[in-house]
Amino acid sequence: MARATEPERRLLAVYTGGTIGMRSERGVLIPGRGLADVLRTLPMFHDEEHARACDLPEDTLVLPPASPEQRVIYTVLECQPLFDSSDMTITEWVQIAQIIERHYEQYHGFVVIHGTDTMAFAASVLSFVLENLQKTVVLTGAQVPIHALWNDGRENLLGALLMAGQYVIPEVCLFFQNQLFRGNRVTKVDARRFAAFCSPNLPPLAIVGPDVTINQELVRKVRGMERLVVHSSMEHDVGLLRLYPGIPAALVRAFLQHPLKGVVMETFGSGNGPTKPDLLQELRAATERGLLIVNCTHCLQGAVTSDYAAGMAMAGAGIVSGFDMTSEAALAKLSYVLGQPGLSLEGRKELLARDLRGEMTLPAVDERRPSLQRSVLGHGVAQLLRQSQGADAVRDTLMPSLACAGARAGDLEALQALVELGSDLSLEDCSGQTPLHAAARGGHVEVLAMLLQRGVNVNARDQDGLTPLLLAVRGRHQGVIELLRAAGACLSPEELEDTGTELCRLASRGDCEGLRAWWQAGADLGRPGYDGRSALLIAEAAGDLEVVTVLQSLQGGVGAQALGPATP
Ligand SMILES: NC(=O)C[C@H](N)C(=O)O
Repeated sequence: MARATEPERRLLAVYTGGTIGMRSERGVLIPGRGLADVLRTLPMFHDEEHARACDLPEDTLVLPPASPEQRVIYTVLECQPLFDSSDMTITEWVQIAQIIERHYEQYHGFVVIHGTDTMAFAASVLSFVLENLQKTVVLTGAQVPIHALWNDGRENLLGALLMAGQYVIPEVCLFFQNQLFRGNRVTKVDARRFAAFCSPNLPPLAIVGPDVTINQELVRKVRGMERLVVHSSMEHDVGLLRLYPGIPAALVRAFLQHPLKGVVMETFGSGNGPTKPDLLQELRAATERGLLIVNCTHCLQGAVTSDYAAGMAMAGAGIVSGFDMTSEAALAKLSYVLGQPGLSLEGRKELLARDLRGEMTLPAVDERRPSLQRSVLGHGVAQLLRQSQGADAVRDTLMPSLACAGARAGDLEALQALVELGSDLSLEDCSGQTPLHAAARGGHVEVLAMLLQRGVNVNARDQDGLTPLLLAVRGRHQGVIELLRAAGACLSPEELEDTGTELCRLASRGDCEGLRAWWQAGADLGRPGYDGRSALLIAEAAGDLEVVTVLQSLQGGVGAQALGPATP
């Protein structure tokens, strides 16, 4: 974040409504006009003498000097109509972005004066609509009107004007109670107290006290000098569904209907949901017909992880992880991603899984396990693809193969590098295998969890019709099988067809591990081989007591089948 050096900093303050300017009418608060007139009468907001000496236009206000060498001059643009922010929608937020676009060259920074009730949604939407921001945009408002004797509006507005006036923070921010937050990280947590907002998963970008303390390393850097892009085509048909214990599948089905195109699903804890088959079936059916669902925790703090089978079941139903995004940010991101023209479903999922505006923290690559091959591959991949910039065809051809190579090597870092470069991790390489196949074959649980969280198809088939689950069974990768099953993976009918013979072969070799892997994957261990005999009969005939015991205990106990059907 750079301290602005211009002696005169011009700001546009867009006044959209909210409590800050409200007046009481018949005992209730309604939006009030003429905020600039109120500010003009308050010396902390307007230095009349300086304005007159400089012959500033009528509609222009000037703050008293915060430093001897700099003045912040601002114009209030009052919207028509003014809103209680409860009435605002994506349409109004896009209009605010368009106002900023129209005045972008004229002003050094922007303040948006907004109601607090939906300010977190507004800040999130604006952060996606405004791409390549090089100037500061700060939203603010109040819990108590500015003309009340004791209020928070004055401090908040003054702070917002000073932050936008004195610093170049190329982001959409929210200033409240002496803290400057990243806009798409906040949520409203108090309906009454002055400390109305918090940013649960990212510390404030700046704190204002006797001095201004700036969290330099958190502030986003301007990349290049690309022009501001305003993405006005946001999708409006997005929704928010909060799961609760015992939520009926029928209710979920009713919610997920047309015209909805994207849903933020608030789940329990670290992204877990009920694993009732009928509910999972509804979710899977919805994602299979192209509905985008993002998993966000309803906890205030923390992230969606791959720690629980109940969470992996969500991933297996095709739901994309929102990691530590707030629901507000996730809803705005969905609207943005769905509004992008010409993208495939997979392309949209990839965009969702990427950190686009600092809205989410992607899980860190495990640095505690250094491996020369890992870091070299990750580094090499990133370099190679960066060098081929512009040659899109080369990148598009290389990426799926590199992603599979990375997944096969268990190289999370390489995959992250590819994601950052825009790779779609669900694409097939030349042999028709997806990175999920490669990770399953290599037995890489971490990579597998990462891919599942990105919403890749858990039952993808390669050119030979093989699923990742079958490759994991062949490799006897227990952890991988477990994760895939929890995510809803099933062996295909073709894969199950010859299981009997394969089981007999394993029994005759005394391969208990192999038998266990098939059992874990949901196969019926009693299935007969080509000659009608089962694996157990073969083991008994061979007098292999160990295999007999294993088969009896696996077939007798609660089988892996209890997790779900063996066939899709
Ligand atoms: N404090 C506020 O601004 C609340 C008001 N209802 C609004 O959001 O417009």
